[in-house]
Amino acid sequence: MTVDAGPTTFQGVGVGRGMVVGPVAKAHPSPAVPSDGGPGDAEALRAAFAAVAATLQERAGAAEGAIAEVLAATAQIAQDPALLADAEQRVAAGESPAQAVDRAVDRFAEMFRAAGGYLAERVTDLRSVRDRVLALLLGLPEPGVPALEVPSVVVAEDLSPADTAALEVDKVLAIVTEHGGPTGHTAIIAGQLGLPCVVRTTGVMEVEAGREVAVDAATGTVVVDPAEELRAQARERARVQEELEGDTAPGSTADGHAVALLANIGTAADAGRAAATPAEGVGLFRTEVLFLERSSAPTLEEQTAVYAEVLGAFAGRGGGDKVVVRTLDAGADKPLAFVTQPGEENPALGVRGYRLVRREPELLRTQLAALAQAAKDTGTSPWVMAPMIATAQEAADFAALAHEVGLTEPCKVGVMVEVPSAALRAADLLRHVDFVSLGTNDLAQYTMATDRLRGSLADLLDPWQPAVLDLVAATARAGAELGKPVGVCGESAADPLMALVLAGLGITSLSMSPGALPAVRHLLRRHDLDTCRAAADAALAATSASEAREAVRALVDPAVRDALAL
Ligand SMILES: C=C(OP(=O)(O)O)C(=O)O
Ligand SMILES: [Mg+2]
Repeated sequence: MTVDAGPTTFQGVGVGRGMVVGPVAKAHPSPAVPSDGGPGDAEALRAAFAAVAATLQERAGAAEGAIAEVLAATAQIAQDPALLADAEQRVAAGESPAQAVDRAVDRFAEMFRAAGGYLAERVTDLRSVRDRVLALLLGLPEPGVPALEVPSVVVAEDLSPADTAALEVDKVLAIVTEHGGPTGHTAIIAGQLGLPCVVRTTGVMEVEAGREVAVDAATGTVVVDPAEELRAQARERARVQEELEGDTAPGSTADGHAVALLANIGTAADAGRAAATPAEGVGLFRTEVLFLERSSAPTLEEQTAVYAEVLGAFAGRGGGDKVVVRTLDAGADKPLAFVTQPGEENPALGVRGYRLVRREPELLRTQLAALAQAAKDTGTSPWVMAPMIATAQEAADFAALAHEVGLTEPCKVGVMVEVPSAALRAADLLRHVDFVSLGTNDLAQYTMATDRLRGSLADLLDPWQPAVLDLVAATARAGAELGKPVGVCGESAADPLMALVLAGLGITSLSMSPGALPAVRHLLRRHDLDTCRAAADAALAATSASEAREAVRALVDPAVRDALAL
């Protein structure tokens, strides 16, 4: 927290670009375990777990899309026999049911955290199950967000997906949490709902319910009792956002140089929502979401059905029907129960992404066969790409396999460029495939030797780092030489200033979460290709990330900068 001469300001990590002003509604805090342990026996414990699972499942049934999925996943945790058995053993050993739940959840949370990545993000779900079970055992109100009387900014220590799903969405202006991460469930769901969100906002729980706050997701700030100037800024930002959302034209520079603007998706429900936006198609379908929280891979038939649903959402679509499907990217930050090698010392450098083909070749073959079948069933021609390609030989092998199972012209086969070796030798890779797509999240991680999950090193992970920009530029040059498309589907594509640089470097498509499209579309349209090239030159000439960003910012009309909060 910083307290200056003006109002109190809290700094967190912003998710999205929106800004709103409204009164705070605080979520009910988690129940504490009473010092005397509280009432109940093993039977009460079992009944509480069962009741929590049933309630969550019922809410999952009433919800849709990602919200339904996370509620169902939390319900599954409440039904986990290992968790219940651990708590029961503790009761048998003399602990009170409340203590037993608390300690069993602590033990599981520790294991999830040690596993890292996706499982670590599930710790919030575990805590949500504990809080609900505790509240039932202790006869307290259900923890979470209260009924909202007026449109409000929901402030919480951390919102579980179950809390988020129970929100009265039409009365929520923004979500602010003390904990959580920008890739956690709260952030993902806030994005899906188009709500401004700020996470990791240390100290924000000090703000009393009912106090007015201004929440700015673009800067990650929460200002208590904002002055009229800030309120006017929020009104203007809302007006601009509404205006931008009305623009459905395809992505292009002011002088008509086309840069396709595509959506990143993870589920069939996401595909349906993205198809309803002006996105010109899907630039990244992260298929691993389909493989998560399972003890074995989905069957060929299951996969075919999901891929057909995604492809069907865009089939024959006037606004663009391109769908780029990425094959399974398991390992490191995306561990899967049935493929992750326990005890791998450096998982980010280990058997992840395409490299799984060395150990489990059938996984990839089945996935590609399912996609080929889905393409046939829907009469569509998907693009398919492999993650974590490091050599030209891997690109050649992947293309051969995709062709073998029937993904041939007019389907396109490509690879991701997210390892420096692939960027440096992009031309070698491109000789074997139809296109490449830059994954700048991993490219920054591997170029800067910085774990992408380590928030404290965010400055090194910055895609504006000169070395990362050099590798993006080298890849774009290789694409231009060979006349093949080079897209960007990492988070950097969602940064409007970076979009100018990427267009100037010759990147042919930008893929991002649909909520980020309007600002990128607008800024591109306000600049001609020569200005984008000048932006690219200025960024490449800089010797630090901040210098590069500032150099590009200086090329943008100050009025546009202010309107978009750049
Ligand atoms: C798009 C990317 O893939 P993911 O974030 O899924 O690793 C990337 O690495 O930039
Ligand atoms: Mg990646």
